[in-house]
Amino acid sequence: MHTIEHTDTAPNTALNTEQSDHVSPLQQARNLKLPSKSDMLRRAPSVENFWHQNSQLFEQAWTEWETIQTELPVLDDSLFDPTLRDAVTQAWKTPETEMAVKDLWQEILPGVYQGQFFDPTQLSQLRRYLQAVADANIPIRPPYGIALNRNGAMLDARSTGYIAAPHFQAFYHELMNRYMRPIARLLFADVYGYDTQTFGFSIQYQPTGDTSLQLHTDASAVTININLNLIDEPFTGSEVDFVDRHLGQSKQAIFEPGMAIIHRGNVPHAAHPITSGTRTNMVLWLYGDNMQVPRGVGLHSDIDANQRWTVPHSQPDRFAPF
Ligand SMILES: O=C(O)CCC(=O)C(=O)O
Ligand SMILES: [Fe+2]
Repeated sequence: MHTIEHTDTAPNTALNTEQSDHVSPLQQARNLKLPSKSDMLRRAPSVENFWHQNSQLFEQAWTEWETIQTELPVLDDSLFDPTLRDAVTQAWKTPETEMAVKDLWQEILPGVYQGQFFDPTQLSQLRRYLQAVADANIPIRPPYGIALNRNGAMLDARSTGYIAAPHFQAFYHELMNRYMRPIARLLFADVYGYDTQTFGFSIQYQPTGDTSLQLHTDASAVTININLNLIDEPFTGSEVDFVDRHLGQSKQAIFEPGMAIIHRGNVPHAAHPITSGTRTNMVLWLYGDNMQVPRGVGLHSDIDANQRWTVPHSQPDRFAPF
């Protein structure tokens, strides 16, 4: 099949002739020749050009793709852990109840909290959606932050080659605005004002692919790292260490389905090699306009609950950390 039509207009010979020559954005995107892995790995300028020059086409292709998908899983509030969801819903209505949200997070090291974020029994929806994205044959750009993660994808519109499917984007915005930002503000009082800009990517580790990540910090004010493994997808190894240089301590986190770690970007962390199975995570960042992150004493130390449960007015900028 060369063209994809989804118009309800009555047949018209002249129009049909035109349409049979017309190559839809989805088809055009699928016809593109991808940059080679080696060019991608050495971050060749031609690779950057490829993603930039085709960015509009990709957005159109994802929109078209979504309209012709008949069995795409719905991504909505049911993905979130029910206890978290109820507490968050209540806090948006009555911000004074926000402590019920804070109480769901356990501090494992200064600046590092752990909690249940997604409902493991619902995660197959998100995973099936991401699989459909991978099968769409529209070029998607893997993240190359500390290392290239070949099976990952860029999630935020600021990044070239991101998952531009409108339904996915609506879910991503809901996650960032309704969940991540107020949770980050609750746990890290001084990030308020350094949380206007969003960024995100997914990653996947397996023994035969990308296996580990060296010790590093993130350029974010706050990062939330959420595990997307299903209940029947065990893995071994792949522990994530967080390091506190002042205390001379480190803490090892072992991800479980739906579990999240939310941490200040400046806490060093590293992922051990995975020894069996697969680990799939979603890594999301918040930072301020012009990539500002809080340093030392906060500018906004007198923020109250009503201010935390708001969405900032500032426009998303176009800068992409990677
Ligand atoms: O392996 C992980 O879950 C950590 C990922 C991470 O820190 C990163 O991608 O910056
Ligand atoms: Fe990181």
